[in-house]
Amino acid sequence: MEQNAKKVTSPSKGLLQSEDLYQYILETSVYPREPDFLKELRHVTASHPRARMATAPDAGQLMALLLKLVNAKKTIELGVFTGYSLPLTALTIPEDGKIIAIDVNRETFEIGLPVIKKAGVADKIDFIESEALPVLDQLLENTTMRSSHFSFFLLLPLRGGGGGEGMMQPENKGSFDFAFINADSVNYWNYHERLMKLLKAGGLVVYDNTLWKGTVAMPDALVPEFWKQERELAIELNKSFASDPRIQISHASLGDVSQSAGVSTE
Ligand SMILES: C[S@@+](CC[C@H](N)C(=O)[O-])C[C@H]1O[C@@H](n2cnc3c(N)ncnc32)[C@H](O)[C@@H]1O
Repeated sequence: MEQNAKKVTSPSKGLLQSEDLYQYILETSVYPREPDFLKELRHVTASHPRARMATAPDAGQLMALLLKLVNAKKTIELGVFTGYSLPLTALTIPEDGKIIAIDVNRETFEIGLPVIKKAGVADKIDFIESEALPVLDQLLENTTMRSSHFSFFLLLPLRGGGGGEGMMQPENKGSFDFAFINADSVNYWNYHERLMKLLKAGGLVVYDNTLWKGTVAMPDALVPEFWKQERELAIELNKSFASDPRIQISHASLGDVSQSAGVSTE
């Protein structure tokens, strides 16, 4: 059993009604198998004022399983923060695997960087300090500039692309096995459209925060004002995923109060 587990991961994060049940899952299935590097990163992140943004370890465990299931080798992550999901991905993909990791904030990435280096997975990571959307557009045009050598629900393009084939170079289009979308929710649909082109058929995308703190099912009057915009976006996004014929989806509630919607392709 992990000491101070309740201090590191607030049980109140979970959608599960019972905090004891959430702790049971963490202590029985998650912590015993969590790599030491990820435990260390969780502890390093715990003192950050925005520590709640970090991927919850039980969600990370599912992500690692999904990465293995699709034999992910080339992945992309939008929204790194201090990086729990990033070394998790790097430790899970094969030795010659690559992750393009994008975040507007290099400072938070650098908090977790020593752990990434210690884990010996820095070579698998291309960190790009940028807004995510222009980088996705550059990837589609094969003009991505890598800023440095560091250099993450589920969604599978059924036809391995979303049109516009004539405009794209072959290198990036249809080449990614896996994507983790954990950045600004206002752009999720924009990310989705680009990822439909960047992902291989059979690739998988995990979207975080699709239940937006559980507010998607709350009566409007009970939703705090500062969550309303994201709640509306999440509701629209979930409807759009549900009616998108290009993908197969699964909407999972785990870890964080707002875990992801899953989609998968043929
Ligand atoms: C929820 S955190 C990511 C958590 C991380 N995946 C983890 O495992 O701990 C969201 C991150 O997205 C970044 N972000 C927000 N808007 C962005 C954008 N437009 N483009 C790129 N990154 C963005 C923020 O700087 C923040 O670090």
